[in-house]
Amino acid sequence: MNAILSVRDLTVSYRGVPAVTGYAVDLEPGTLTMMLGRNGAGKTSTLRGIVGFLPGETGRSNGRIELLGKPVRRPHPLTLSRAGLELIAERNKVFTGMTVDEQLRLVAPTKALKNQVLEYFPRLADRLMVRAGLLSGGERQMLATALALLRTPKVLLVDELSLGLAPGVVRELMQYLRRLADDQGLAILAADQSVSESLAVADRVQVMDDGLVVAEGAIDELDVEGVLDTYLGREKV
Ligand SMILES: Nc1ncnc2c1ncn2[C@@H]1O[C@H](COP(=O)(O)OP(=O)(O)OP(=O)(O)O)[C@@H](O)[C@H]1O
Repeated sequence: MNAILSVRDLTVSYRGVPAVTGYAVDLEPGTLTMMLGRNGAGKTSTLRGIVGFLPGETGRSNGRIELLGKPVRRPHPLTLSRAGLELIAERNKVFTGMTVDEQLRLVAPTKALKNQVLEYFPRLADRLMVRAGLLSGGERQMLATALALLRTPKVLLVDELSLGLAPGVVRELMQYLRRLADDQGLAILAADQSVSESLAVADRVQVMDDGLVVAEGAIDELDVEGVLDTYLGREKV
C-alpha cells in the first residue's frame, strides 16, 4: 500500500450531533476515488472533516490522518494546503470582480506554472480578461480547480464539482480530474452526485449514506446496479 493520504476513524459532528462516523480512506498517487451519496449523506462533512474546520465553525472532526506518511495532529485547511492537500469546496469562491488572469497571477508562483495549468483548461485560456463573475458555472469550477492546482498539491479533495451543471460540462470536468490523476500523479477524492459521469472516470468508489460508507470498492469489483438500486435511486448507467 502506497497511500499518500490515509484517514481512519474519522468522525464529524455539528454541535455534538454526528454527521459522519468511522470514515476511512487510503488515496494513492495517480488514482481517482469518487464518493457518491444522496443529499445529506455526509460527503461535504467528510471532506471538511479531513481538512479541518476553522475556529468559529460549528463542525468538529476527530480521527487519524496521515499525509505523505506524517500524522496530521490538528487538521487546518491552511497548514494542510502548505503540506500538499487542497480542498476545492462546493460552491467555491472565486473573486467575481477580478479577471481570470488577475486571479491566476495572484496565486501562480511562476508564469511557467500558470501556462502549464492553463493547458488543462483551454476555455479559461480564452477568457483570461473576463471577470470571474461573468464566467459560466462550469468555467468557475475550472478556475477554482486551476487556482488549487497552482498551489501544486499532491492530494486534491473536490466537493460537488458538477453542482448545477449540464451533463456535458460535468463529463468535461470529470475528464479533467481523470487527466490530473493520470498525468500529474495526483491522488484525488471527489464527492459528487452525478453518478454515471463519476463512474465513467473513477478507479474506486465509496458510497455514503447517513454518515457511513455503505459500499466501496474498485470500479470493476463494485456491484454498480446493486448500489444504484439500494442507495442512489433509480438513475441507470
Ligand atoms: N453546518 C452544519 N451545521 C449543522 N449540521 C450540518 C451542517 N452541515 C451539514 N450538516 C448536517 O450533516 C449531515 C451531512 O451533511 P453534508 O452536507 O455533509 O452531506 P452531503 O452528502 O455533502 O450533502 P449534499 O450533497 O446535499 O451537499 C446532514 O444531516 C446535514 O444536515
